[in-house]
Amino acid sequence: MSTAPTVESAQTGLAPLLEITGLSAGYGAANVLHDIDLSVQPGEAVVVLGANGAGKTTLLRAISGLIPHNGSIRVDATDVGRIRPDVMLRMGIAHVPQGRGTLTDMTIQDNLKVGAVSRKDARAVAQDIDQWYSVFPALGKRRRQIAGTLSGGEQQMLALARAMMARPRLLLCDEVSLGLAPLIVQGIFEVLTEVNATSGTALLLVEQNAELALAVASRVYLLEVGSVAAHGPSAEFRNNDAIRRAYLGY
Ligand SMILES: Nc1ncnc2c1ncn2[C@@H]1O[C@H](COP(=O)(O)OP(=O)(O)OP(=O)(O)O)[C@@H](O)[C@H]1O
Repeated sequence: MSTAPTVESAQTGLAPLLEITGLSAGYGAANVLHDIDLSVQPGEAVVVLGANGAGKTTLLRAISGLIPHNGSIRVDATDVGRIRPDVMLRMGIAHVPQGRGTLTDMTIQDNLKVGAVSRKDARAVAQDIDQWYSVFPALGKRRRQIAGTLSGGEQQMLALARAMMARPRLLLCDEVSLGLAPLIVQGIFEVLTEVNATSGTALLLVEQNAELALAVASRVYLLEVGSVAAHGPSAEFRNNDAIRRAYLGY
């Protein structure tokens, strides 16, 4: 296991919240990710861009323990080894998976309560639930409605609020914009920006909507066929003609 500091930690003096080195992962015999190095500092917002099938979802699934990996995943400088998603959540890392982040046969209210299951302070949990109802009034109006009967946008709001009920230090978000109307996507990204700025929750976003993601994130990793093809500050990516054409379309 390498103990060399990353470029980021050498610059800031902070230990990375999440540090991945030499990660490979896949499904059965099929290896999808190859030798990935990636880090997220406390409070940082980072985006992973890449074409369909590049391995972005697989990367988030490996980080949150949903699939096995080789290589090292360190949280607060400790190698987590093969870890279960619930343990990762207790370590402060919550995952909003692509398209299915709610418990579909439970009410909105119960989804939010389950999101806070590791927390002890019932009063603070109730306050957080009220706060998320004010962030997403569409949820507040339907708190007894079964999650599976919500619209796609409402389900995505609930998935995000449910993950945030654990008060994570790092939120892994898999394509929160997928299939949603532009106004709802914009609203969800405004909430993500707010969450990052005010609660200090770090973000690791996987996103097809590069324009929105680059507006939130300060750093970018570009995945190509399961490997990191480039990484660096968002501004550098915006100023790179080839990347802008491929991912921003202009
Ligand atoms: N459960 C699975 N079993 C086998 N192969 C899988 C499985 N899930 C994904 N794959 C394969 O792994 C590769 C990477 O998929 P992944 O979903 O991580 O890509 P992605 O970058 O998130 O793509 P997209 O942007 O289309 O969601 C693809 O070739 C995909 O077919």
